[in-house]
Amino acid sequence: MTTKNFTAQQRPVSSTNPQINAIEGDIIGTNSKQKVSSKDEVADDKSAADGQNQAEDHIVLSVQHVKVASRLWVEGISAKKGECIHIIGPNGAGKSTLLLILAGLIEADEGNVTLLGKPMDNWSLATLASVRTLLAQQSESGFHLSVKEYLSFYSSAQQSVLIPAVLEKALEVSDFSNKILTQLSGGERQRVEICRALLQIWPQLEHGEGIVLLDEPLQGLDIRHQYALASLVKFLCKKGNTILMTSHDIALSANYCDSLWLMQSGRMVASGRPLEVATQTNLEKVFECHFAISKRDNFLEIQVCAPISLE
Ligand SMILES: Nc1ncnc2c1ncn2[C@@H]1O[C@H](COP(=O)(O)OP(=O)(O)OP(=O)(O)O)[C@@H](O)[C@H]1O
Repeated sequence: MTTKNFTAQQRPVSSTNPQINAIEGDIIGTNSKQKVSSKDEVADDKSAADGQNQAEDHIVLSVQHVKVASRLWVEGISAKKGECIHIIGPNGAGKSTLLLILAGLIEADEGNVTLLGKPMDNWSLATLASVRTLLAQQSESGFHLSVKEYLSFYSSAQQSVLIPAVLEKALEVSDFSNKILTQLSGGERQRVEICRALLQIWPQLEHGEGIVLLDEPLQGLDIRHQYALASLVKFLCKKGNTILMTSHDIALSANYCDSLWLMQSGRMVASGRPLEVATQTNLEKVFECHFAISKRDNFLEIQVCAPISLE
């Protein structure tokens, strides 16, 4: 496993660290194996092949047979354009490692990673930074700058305002825009970092062509801002952007994503629609707790009813 080096030019990449509703009948995605085989049965080979090509066009990120020594072993999974994917799993499951692989910041020992159909190796970090953005864990910058000054580094000339209205609505960073970064609370700081990550590729996000990787963005946010962020992520995906985020809030994630990826010990245990992935069997096996899961209308209620016993 090798780690790509950063240079000053790659400033937008942190150095410290449904919709396009799956086109109806689409054959690619987290459940691709099952769906591909049903497509394969279509009598007309040509139209099946055409269908596959069309669906492949919509794959934004893909990992195949990827291995990172003692950290990650993923057989194959992909993210489609416009998909809102939440990745859950216990500490050390490999969620951050997978995001870093998808961001092109670490190279796998084996396997293939592609972004927009192009092998990750063929992307330079500078170009990557204009196509996809990453919020890493512990990605706080130590600059002695005000929030406004810091964010201004990430807004492009095409932007008429520093903070687009929808970002301000969800993240509410203007209230402390004159404060120095180091004077912010943990949650305020996290909101600024999320804003920074989204501003980095805002022109792409506005056109529904952005790719966003957020590692535990809910960390430190109060409950109102957690749900505001989850809504913002869904809103951006509805425009066609592809967003993957890791989370430890299983209930929120199950209700705010198109696709849930469940990881354990560096492996993908399950992936697909939240109802199929966030099952009692899956969650109890992976998290080693007892869960009570009920479904009301389209809402999944997930409660831990017997966490670790200390006796
Ligand atoms: N830089 C590193 N070098 C070697 N091993 C690492 C490194 N970073 C993480 N690991 C290991 O890789 C495994 C996966 O870590 P990772 O950070 O991807 O897990 P995670 O699912 O994001 O965990 P968490 O929920 O605690 O953030 C863990 O066993 C961890 O100890």
